[in-house]
Amino acid sequence: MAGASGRLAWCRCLSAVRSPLQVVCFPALKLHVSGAAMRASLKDLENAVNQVKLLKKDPGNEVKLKLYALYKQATEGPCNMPKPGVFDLINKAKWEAWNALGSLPEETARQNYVDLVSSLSSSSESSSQVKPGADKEHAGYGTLVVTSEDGITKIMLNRPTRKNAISTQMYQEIILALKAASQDDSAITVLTGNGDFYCSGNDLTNVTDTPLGGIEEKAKNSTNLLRDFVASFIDFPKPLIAVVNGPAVGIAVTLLGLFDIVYASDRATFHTPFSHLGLSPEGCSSYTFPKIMGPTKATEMLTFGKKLTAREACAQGLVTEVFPDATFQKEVWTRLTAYAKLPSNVLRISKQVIRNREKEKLHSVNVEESSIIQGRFLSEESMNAVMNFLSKRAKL
Ligand SMILES: CCCCCC/C=C/C(=O)SCCNC(=O)CCNC(=O)[C@H](O)C(C)(C)COP(=O)(O)OP(=O)(O)OC[C@H]1O[C@@H](n2cnc3c(N)ncnc32)[C@H](O)[C@@H]1OP(=O)(O)O
Repeated sequence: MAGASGRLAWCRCLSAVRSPLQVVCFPALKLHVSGAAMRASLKDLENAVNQVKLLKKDPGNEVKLKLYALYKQATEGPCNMPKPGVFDLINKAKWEAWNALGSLPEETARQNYVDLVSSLSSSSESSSQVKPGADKEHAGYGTLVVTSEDGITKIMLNRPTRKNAISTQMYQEIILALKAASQDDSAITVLTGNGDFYCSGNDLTNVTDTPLGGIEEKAKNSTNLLRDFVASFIDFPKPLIAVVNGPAVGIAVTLLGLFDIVYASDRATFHTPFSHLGLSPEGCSSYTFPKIMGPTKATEMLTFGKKLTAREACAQGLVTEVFPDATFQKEVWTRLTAYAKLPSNVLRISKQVIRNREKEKLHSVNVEESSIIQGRFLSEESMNAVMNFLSKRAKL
């Protein structure tokens, strides 16, 4: 375990790894630019900063660095900070982006920032336009596409360029989407992924969004979010079906124990690299997995991170049925459309007869697992693993 000074050093290090997108969203603008000749006004800059927060699509690291640099130049002038050390990868990249603007005038930087945000906003709007005929798409989600049709509410994870990693926003939106689906008139609800992955689990960059209270507060907030997120699966009252279109990692795998049916493409794989990340099992898997596959197989997966193919997962009872990838979508949706025509009240009642007996136990397991993982978030093992992932990913 890290000592107090080691812990402090890590806190400082992790707080520094905010995404440039967050960095450009300073709530208080410290502007000291004036003059009548400027084209973009201070108000334009402030509006653009707010617009960045509403972007539907992550613009990527390169653009975020550019935004960061232009913002700093527009509000503070040329780079005035000492160059960060060689191992301080994120701050070094930010410094380099700002420094590269040289003596670009503040008004020009401000105009460039506004223009860049405007081009990002229009491309994100055109890519998120509702397709003709998709009138049953539920609006208001930034990380999901939620549709209801033929008695099926489909919740599709929609961050394909991140392999559908679950960001903080996505956790919150899934909770909301499940709540809405539990009350709509669909007979069944499906969770699936957009793109080649089902889901790569917890977004490992979530940790960079450190609140003022520091890493301890972050761990507490994450634990509460995790507990509420898992609870919304335990409590879901209708048949819940996972359509696993590709590889699944971490929490996307553990949650499968709470689904009523799991259909998988033969391209899907299943693994939970918890020990590699210094983390402990969640999603009630410490209870559901031993029940589903027996304690020794569960240990191979949850403790040692053994990756299963779809057929192995099916043989162990985690997956209901495997389909060839080429016909996966067609076969699964044909089957589900037929199931959804069954009387919806009885589907709900049958689910509850099968599952309700276990509900109280599952909630207590969820609370216990969440409290254990809260300690793991703060462990040196876990922080090292996340930093390792972030520094490789930053490619800086
Ligand atoms: C509220 C808190 C709850 C916490 C719960 C506890 C934890 C639960 C877990 O889910 S633990 C599991 C976490 N997930 C991982 O460890 C997976 C990490 N990712 C990978 O190993 C790989 O990216 C991959 C195997 C999923 C895919 O590999 P590959 O096909 O080679 O693609 P890329 O690696 O190039 O990925 C493309 C792009 O996506 C980014 N990305 C993928 N997964 C994640 C992720 N989980 N978090 C953040 N970002 C992710 C990846 O970095 C690439 O980004 P880049 O293009 O480099 O910017």
